[in-house]
Amino acid sequence: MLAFAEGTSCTTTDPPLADSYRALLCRGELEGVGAASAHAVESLAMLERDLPIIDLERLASRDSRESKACADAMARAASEWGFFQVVNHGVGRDLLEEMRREQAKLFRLPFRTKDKAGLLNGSYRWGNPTATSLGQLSWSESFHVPLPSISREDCDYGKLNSLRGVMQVVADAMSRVAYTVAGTLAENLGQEAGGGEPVFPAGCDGTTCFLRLNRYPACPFAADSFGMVPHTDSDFLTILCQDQVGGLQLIKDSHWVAVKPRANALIVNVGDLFQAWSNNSYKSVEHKVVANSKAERFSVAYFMCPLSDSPVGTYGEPSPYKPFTFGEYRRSVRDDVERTGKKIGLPNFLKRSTVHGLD
Ligand SMILES: O=C(O)CCC(=O)C(=O)O
Ligand SMILES: [Fe+2]
Repeated sequence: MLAFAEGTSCTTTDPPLADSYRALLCRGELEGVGAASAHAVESLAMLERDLPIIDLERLASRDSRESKACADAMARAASEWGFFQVVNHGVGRDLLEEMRREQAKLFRLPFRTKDKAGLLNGSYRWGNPTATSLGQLSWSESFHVPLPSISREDCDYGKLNSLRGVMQVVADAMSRVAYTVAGTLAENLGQEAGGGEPVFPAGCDGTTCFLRLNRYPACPFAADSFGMVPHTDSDFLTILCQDQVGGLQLIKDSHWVAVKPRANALIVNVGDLFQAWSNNSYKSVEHKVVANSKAERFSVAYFMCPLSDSPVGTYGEPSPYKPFTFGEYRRSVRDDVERTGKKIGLPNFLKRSTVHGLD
């Protein structure tokens, strides 16, 4: 009997992932492949790696050599990895633990309440109910909340009275980290903020960013199922707080590597827009979450995004990219995904297109 037939029961709080993916998982099992079969062989032998560590306290050092060395290390990590972790970032440990407890309470609500009751501005998403192959399966649920919604009176938190306040403080604190890091990386390319308005990140303010609360339920099926499918982030910069369960992996030198969770560190990754703005100096790197068969996992992600009609621009010409706005970028991603099931992203906007058929 197929292992899939056993142990498929899920609680009323879990999204119906097993039901939704049943046909795909059964087919995969018969064919002897897991959801992420292309990556499976590699993941067996995969070691966890520590991402480069950047101590943000060094940035504020009075010794200018110290702060310059820190900024240089950050820029090197953004170029060579597209990912790094920051410590002494100013987001309190107690606050993040409180966020984790609030998140657990939120996701423990009945699935129907999360899905249908319009909680947190109706921002609930789960899995990928339209998946047509195992490679599109995401074993996770999330609330993807625009920052201004958090404090709006009409944003419904149900009976979770303390969630709003905690989310607001987390968003503010992560925002400070994002602006510090983005500003440092921008300056490192020779872009001085000068005395007037900060020139970077253009079009990003408190109203344009997002906070996403993720939960990855334990997945009793193939060990190499995706919690989140491989992707790059379509923003400027992402700040991520993960717990100690692990599962985040990224491409480094053409291989998947697993990120070793580190208590007290936040993870930073470069998004597509920053790669474009930096003329490819900084890399928006493909990453994914591998599902865990026994433990559930939580993470919180802060996405630094600009206004929809804001030109993404470049720190200096010549840029390899045609001018485009964030809105145009998002539309192209959505259209490609609808049409082909896959995001193309930045290659669509190259001045000399490398996308087949567009030359
Ligand atoms: O949960 C994680 O570790 C990664 C989440 C992520 O990549 C995303 O939300 O874009
Ligand atoms: Fe991501």
